[in-house]
Amino acid sequence: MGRKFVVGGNWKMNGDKNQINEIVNNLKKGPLDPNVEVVIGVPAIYLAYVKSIVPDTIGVAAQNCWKVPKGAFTGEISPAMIKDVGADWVILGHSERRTIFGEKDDLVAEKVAHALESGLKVIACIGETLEEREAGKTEEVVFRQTKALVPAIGSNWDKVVLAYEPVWAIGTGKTATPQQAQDVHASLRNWLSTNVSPEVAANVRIQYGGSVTGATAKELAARPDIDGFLVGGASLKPEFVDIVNATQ
Ligand SMILES: O=C[C@H](O)COP(=O)(O)O
Repeated sequence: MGRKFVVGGNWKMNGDKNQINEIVNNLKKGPLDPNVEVVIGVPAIYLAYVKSIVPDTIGVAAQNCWKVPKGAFTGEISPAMIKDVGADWVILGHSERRTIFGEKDDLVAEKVAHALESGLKVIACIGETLEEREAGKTEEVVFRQTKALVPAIGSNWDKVVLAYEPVWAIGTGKTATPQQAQDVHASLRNWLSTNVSPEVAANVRIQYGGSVTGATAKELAARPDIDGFLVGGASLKPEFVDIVNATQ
């Protein structure tokens, strides 16, 4: 059984109810490849609303969460709350959480562990900066970030999707070439085979994220170790349907 292609649409801090209605209507119109898993990452304030209007065939994800069920953590949301409004995914460790909000590997791992034990599925993000890539540290960085997640994930790899998002390609229009992305995905899968298990390596889905568009998706999707995408800007546009259908 192959790995089911999975495409995430991370809306980030964008949208209002009118735009959300347009995006969801576009998704309803599709047509979306039924063999592709689609998950949309929604601003927390709109999770319940989106869940009330989106077809059940489309997963709904929070874009972040805290690492305990409840308490004095002003402004945060918990996995329990995410589930309470019917969402069943959460995106964690996004590079914007890491670079803007200072989230380190250990905090990301604590969040992943609690999200999984709370019954959420997780899109866990990793990726190097341009400085790290230019210093030849891409593998060192993504292996370090992934290693931090291994104890947090435990035996729950079937509930995790990894998203390799080179920071230098996010929001820049500089998509990684298909070969650049494939090389890191293959290297990561090999690392997983050695450091977790061959079965996990074979089955875990690794998304590519970083300026994916309708024009670049097909060539990326054709690479053997690219199992989907985590899409930012283009997920707000009608071309997101073309990205979902990139394997057709
Ligand atoms: O989560 C999505 C990634 O940050 C990619 O964003 P982007 O497609 O706007 O480059």
